[in-house]
Parts: sequence; structure tokens; C-alpha cells
Amino acid sequence: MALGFFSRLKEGLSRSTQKLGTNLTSVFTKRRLDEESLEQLEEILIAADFGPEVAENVIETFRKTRFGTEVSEKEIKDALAKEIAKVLSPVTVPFKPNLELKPHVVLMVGVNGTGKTTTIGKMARFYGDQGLKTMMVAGDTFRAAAVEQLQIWGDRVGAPVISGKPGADAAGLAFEALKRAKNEGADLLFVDTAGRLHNKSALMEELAKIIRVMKKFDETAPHSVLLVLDATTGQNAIEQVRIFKEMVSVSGLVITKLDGTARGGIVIALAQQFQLPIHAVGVGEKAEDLRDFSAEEFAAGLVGDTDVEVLTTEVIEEKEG
Ligand SMILES: Nc1nc2c(ncn2[C@@H]2O[C@H](COP(=O)(O)OP(=O)(O)OP(=O)(O)O)[C@@H](O)[C@H]2O)c(=O)[nH]1
Repeated sequence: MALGFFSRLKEGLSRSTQKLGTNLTSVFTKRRLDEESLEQLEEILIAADFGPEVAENVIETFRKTRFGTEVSEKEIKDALAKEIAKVLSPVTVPFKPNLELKPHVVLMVGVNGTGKTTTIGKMARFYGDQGLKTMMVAGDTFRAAAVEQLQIWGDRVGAPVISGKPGADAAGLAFEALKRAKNEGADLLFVDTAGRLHNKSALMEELAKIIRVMKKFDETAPHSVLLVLDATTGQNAIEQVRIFKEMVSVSGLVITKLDGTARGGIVIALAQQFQLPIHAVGVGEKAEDLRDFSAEEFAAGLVGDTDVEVLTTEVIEEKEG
């Protein structure tokens, strides 16, 4: 997805940035970095959803490199952004459709309301604009509203939507859609799915069946299984990854609703804990509000006051040794 939209992400993250910034300001106004301030910093990072391990690593780095020295808030922010970018850098993997597959099948999974349908619409718009032929299948057949919503996105972005009767077998529908996508030479097929976690075993069975049945047509399908997570749910997102990883082989994450949440730090905890590629982030409800994930842009956006170009150069230089 298009880069160069840093300002939108930055604006979206402003609540997270503000929360972090206010707390940092209260601790670091030109003072020596001592045990007490390190401890306070650790608490701030945990409160900002970074996760205990990342918080501890950051503290250790600061203890080694800056202990006893006088630090300004700006120095702390720059160093923090660098540490965040280092954690996020390995999971920064833009989604790339394989155009030889025709279609590249993307199974979209996640709890209801996290933004699966919206993300499908956004991706279909993005790749459609690049000249790729995309199709969508409404795999949550029990909820009429879910089917309707995908249809709205299909109309909006000009992509065919395959849907069945209410309550139709989702796996059978996915099979038919795959056959049609193949016949029509589609580049991408997005499979929307149900996300009713309250009946975990039924959901697991349904997702497994969709995959099993699609494999009968193309044993390499689905080629991507994207788990969509809502950033506003904070630590709950961690639990969702655990649960979905048990059900399906998740190949990457899309993190939505990073606009306006104070819980953007959860992205760091997710990266540290699961090391799953983060393909894209949602920064609004519109078709164009999806961004390629970028470690440096995210780190700079979250911490604020940090120069993203400097950060990019420094993190790359460190990676190269
Ligand atoms: N602010 C914001 N809202 C989003 C974003 N992504 C999705 N939404 C909104 O979140 C709500 C739920 O999104 P859906 O795409 O319906 O989520 P879903 O996972 O498909 O949910 P079900 O259809 O219930 O299975 C909608 O109101 C979307 O407009 C985002 O990046 N930012």
C-alpha cells in the first residue's frame, strides 16, 4: 500500500503519543538517569501496552548506555523510538500478491468487528487501482449484515462479490468462488470469514473446513491467512493471536483502528511476542485508509518529536553492522 502517508499515521497515533509523551515529560525534565527514573520509565512503557519484555529490554539498554548521565526528554524519546524500530523492523513485511498464482487466495480471519471486511475492501481498492483483478467471497454466511457489508465494499471498489443464501455452507461457497476466480483469471481472491469466538470449536471447525475444501481445488490455497486485530482492544489482541494461531496457520497480521486509539503500543508487544509479519495497518474507515506497515514510521509516529529519516538511517546502519 502506498507509502508517504506518514502524516495520517502520525495523526492517528496522536492519542497514543500524547499519553506516552505526557508521562515521559513528568519523569524526564533534565535529570540524571537513575534507578528511580528507570523504574518509572518501565512503568510508563507497560502502561503504554509495550509488553513487559520490551519494556525491560528498553530499560536494560538505557541502563547500559546512559545510566548516571543527564538526559533530556528529547534524548529519551529518540532512543526509545530507536529501540521500538529495532523490535518492529523484523516484522515489517509488506503484503505482496503472487501474480503467478491467479488467484492468490487470502483468507481473512479475526474476531467480529475487528475490521476484516473493511480491510478486504481497502486491499481490493489498492490492488484494483494497480490494475489487478480482485474478487471477494462472503464466507460469514450466517450474518446477513456481514454479506451486505462486503457487497457494499464490492460495489464501491468495483470487485465482484460471491455470496450464497443465508446460512449456506461457507466452505462450499469458498470452493465455488475459487473455481470462478480461476476461470475468470482473477489475481486475488479475498475470503471473508465469520469471527464468532464465543463458539470457538465451531469456528475452528468452520475455518478448517474452508481450508480443506479449497485445497481440493488448489492444494496450495489459501496462500495467505491474515489475522485482523483491532488495536483499540489492547492486550486482548495478544489473546486473539494465541487463539487464532491454534485454529489456523496465520501467515501475517493486519492491525486496524490505529487512528484515534491510545493503545498503539500493543503493536510492539505483538511484534515481540509472536514475530508474525505485520503487513498493513488501518488508519481509518475509508478505502484509502490502509498503509504498509513501517517500523520507523510507526516508532516515530508513536513517540512523536522524532525524525523518521534519521531513525531509518540509524536502524539500517545498525542492522548492517
Ligand atoms: N477508525 C477505524 N475504523 C475501522 C478501521 N477498520 C475498520 N473499521 C471499522 O470497524 C467496524 C467493523 O469493521 P468490519 O470490517 O465490519 O469488521 P469485521 O471484522 O468484518 O466484522 P464482522 O463483519 O462483524 O465480522 C466498521 O465500522 C469499520 O468501519 C480502521 O482502521 N479505523
